[in-house]
Amino acid sequence: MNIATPHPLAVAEEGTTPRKISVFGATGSIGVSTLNLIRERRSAFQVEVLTAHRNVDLLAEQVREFCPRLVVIGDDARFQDLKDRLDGFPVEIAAGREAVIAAAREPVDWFMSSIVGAAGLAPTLAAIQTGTTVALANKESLVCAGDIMLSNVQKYGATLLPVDSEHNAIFQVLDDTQMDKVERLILTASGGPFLDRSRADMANVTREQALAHPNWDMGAKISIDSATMMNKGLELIEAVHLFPVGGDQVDIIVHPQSVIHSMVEYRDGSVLAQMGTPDMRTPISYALGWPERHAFKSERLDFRTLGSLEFRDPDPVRFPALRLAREALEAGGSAPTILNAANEVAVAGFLAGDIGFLQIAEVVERTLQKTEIIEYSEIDDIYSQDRKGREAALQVIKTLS
Ligand SMILES: NC(=O)C1=CN([C@@H]2O[C@H](COP(=O)(O)OP(=O)(O)OC[C@H]3O[C@@H](n4cnc5c(N)ncnc54)[C@H](OP(=O)(O)O)[C@@H]3O)[C@@H](O)[C@H]2O)C=CC1
Ligand SMILES: CC(=O)[C@@H](O)[C@H](O)COP(=O)(O)O
Ligand SMILES: [Mn+2]
Repeated sequence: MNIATPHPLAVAEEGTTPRKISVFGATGSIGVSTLNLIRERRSAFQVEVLTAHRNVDLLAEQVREFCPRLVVIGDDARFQDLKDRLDGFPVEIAAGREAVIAAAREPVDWFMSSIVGAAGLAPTLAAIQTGTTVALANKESLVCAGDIMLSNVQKYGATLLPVDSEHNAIFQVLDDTQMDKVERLILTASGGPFLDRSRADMANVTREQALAHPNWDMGAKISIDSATMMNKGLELIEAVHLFPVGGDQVDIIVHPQSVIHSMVEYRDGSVLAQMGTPDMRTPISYALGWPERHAFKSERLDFRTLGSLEFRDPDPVRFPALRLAREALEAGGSAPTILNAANEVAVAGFLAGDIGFLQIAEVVERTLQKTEIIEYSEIDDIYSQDRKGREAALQVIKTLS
């Protein structure tokens, strides 16, 4: 692939060169929010690569607006459709999983990792290996292969910027020169749409009810993870990789308003929190501007009308996913990879109507019980553990339905 000169639309802000940017998972909730922010400061950025999996409609529209040099559709079957839609438009078009990974090796200044699920791992790792700055929304890659990703960040001199709202909050308030003074990190959890439902009720919730997050507008998979609270379990594992703390230093507290996005408690009792309205453009903007802080016209917190902020302990009986994630973290080795794989299969099964809501955690638990956990050192071990976890979870689902 040849490296093109800056697109005519990407005229630099006075005295600066546009930053070259790739957005992987451009058609998703995070991808669209990222492009919204880029649209606001269009001249500061030159979009190099956009990728999506199936949504050719939106991807083609994004290509026409942001004029990347390369566009990749993950699903090969949609290649011709994308080509037809972009007929005559000056952009290189590719398709398939390998093309997505190859595109992640294109040199850029800033890479948004916003593919959902373990499918984001190989492209994110490829981007890290170019030594670029990676804004990481794709938490599943850290859950599956956190050690390998972080050692690659060191080896290739890359920079990893947390985008997940809780980890971005901690990143904003954590003084890394004072790590020995940190008592604990406190991750806040909204509790999702079923915070006050009984377990009996939760057995019968519909797909639509589970997708209706009370505070955040997100993609389907993470919305279901929030409803089971597996999202907070994945975030616990994510935190242990991103910050130099053990799992026992990461506390989880339910905070239904999602106003405090997370906190750091220091040894002198001081607690530093990052707050804001629930809008992912705030953490994305922070990562996009880092190390500077750019202006972003978010809806502001109005403390006069906010009312009270509540905090509760998570309920381990109604939300067993949290326990499963903590156990997988403690078990170590490939346990988090198996947990993630089983969860992805179970969430897809629930969305397809094959299993009930409470069976999501059941599938994860049974898959972990029947799968051998290995110590790993190579990324290929992770890919094969991911496959094994998926196969085992599919088998478990067959026994349930
Ligand atoms: N949404 C949010 O507010 C937050 C999200 N995150 C994390 O960010 C990531 C993205 O979440 P979100 O934006 O909600 O997800 P969405 O489902 O909205 O978007 C996912 C994106 O990934 C693409 N994609 C899906 N499967 C594949 C695949 N197999 N190969 C390549 N691309 C694929 C989709 O393409 P297409 O649509 O074209 O099929 C889409 O562009 C997740 O890891 C999530 O946990 C973290 C914090 C908050
Ligand atoms: C916006 C974001 O970061 C999500 O991961 C969010 O945390 C989901 O809300 P829950 O707290 O309900 O999981
Ligand atoms: Mn989060």
